[in-house]
Amino acid sequence: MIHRQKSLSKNIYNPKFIEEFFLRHLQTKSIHGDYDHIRKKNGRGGGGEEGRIHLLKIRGQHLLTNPRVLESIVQTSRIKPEDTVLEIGSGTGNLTLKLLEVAKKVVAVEIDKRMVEILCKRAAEGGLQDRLNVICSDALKTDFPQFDLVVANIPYGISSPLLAKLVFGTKLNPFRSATLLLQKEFARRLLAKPGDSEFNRLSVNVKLLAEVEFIMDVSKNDFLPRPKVDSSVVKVYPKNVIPDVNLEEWWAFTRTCFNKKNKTLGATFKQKRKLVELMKLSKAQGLYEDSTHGHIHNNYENGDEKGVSGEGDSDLTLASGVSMSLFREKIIDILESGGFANERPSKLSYNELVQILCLFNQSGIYFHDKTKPEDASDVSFAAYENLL
Ligand SMILES: C[S@@+](CC[C@H](N)C(=O)[O-])C[C@H]1O[C@@H](n2cnc3c(N)ncnc32)[C@H](O)[C@@H]1O
Repeated sequence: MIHRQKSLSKNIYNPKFIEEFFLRHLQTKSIHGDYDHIRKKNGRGGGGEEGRIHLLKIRGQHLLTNPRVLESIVQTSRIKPEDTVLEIGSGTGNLTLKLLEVAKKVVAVEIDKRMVEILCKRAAEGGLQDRLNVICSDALKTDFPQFDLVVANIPYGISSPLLAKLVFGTKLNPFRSATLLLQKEFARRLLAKPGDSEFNRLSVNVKLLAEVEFIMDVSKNDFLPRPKVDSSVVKVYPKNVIPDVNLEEWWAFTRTCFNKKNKTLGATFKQKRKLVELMKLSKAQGLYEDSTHGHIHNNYENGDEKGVSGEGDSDLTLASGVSMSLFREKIIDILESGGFANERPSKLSYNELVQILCLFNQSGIYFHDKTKPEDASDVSFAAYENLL
């Protein structure tokens, strides 16, 4: 148990006090031992003593202790007095207590019950517990209650699925903005523009549904224990109007395009494996008709596969050479009709990619099994892992 600090709530924003508090009460230890330097530096090693907790690297437990950074994050979030704020990974509550000063309510989701215990004590000491709803659970597996905005120093290990859950979940739970402290590299990818080296599938998938604004970089020294990576704060704004695309279809399409983001689309779509996959999918859904025969081929024969790149080793015998050549021509025609055959995904905006997807779909070529209905509430969070 953490010893109750009489003056804790009054001093929580005093950096010296915070440092002293943690050094006195927290034994920092990770399963990989990476936090040991802090104990050594401060001559406080003794493991297993009562009154100390172990900070776990595997849980991303780097506590933000610089009050100026905490203050900036709260200010930048533009919280209104009537707002309910969702905080993911509340830890010992350094940010939570700040949020409670300005928000009507804070919903704090934290996986570690020892952290929850400390947070609840600190909130109670400040008389703030009535406006705090703590959910001790894995944020990726929890249905969030309604909230107006998100403010969080999240565990970096779950950045991708968590962002996907927030951004793609806006249909279910619309929110104004998410102010997030992220690993700097991850933040750069979110902010990247077409042509930037960091621009990738994550960038384009997020840009489809949200705007991302850079707020500030945060030094490693502002955390306890000091992480190995740099951090940045970004603000994510879900768009009010989003392109009219089926999200499942979009995810499958961007997965294909960004698998080799610097390859031309013409080259990507010449790959045998890709052609067979798309052909099967389109035929299975009755969406693609072979124009030479006026009907859908189900009897695949072996045959010549002129002009088809030999990459991939899928069950190519399924597709007849003739049929596949025609399918390939059709795909290249579609790309050329929009002037995209020689374009590389890494240089295309999300608008251009939406345009290409529409051209494919209008011609009956689909990337996802369209017979399965889209239902945001049905998307399992395991699926979010693969979205960004
Ligand atoms: C970077 S720390 C931030 C702590 C605190 N917000 C701060 O700024 O000092 C991340 C916190 O997220 C928690 N966490 C890790 N994985 C989580 C998950 N899947 N769901 C909810 N919380 C998680 C950790 O236990 C840790 O307390």
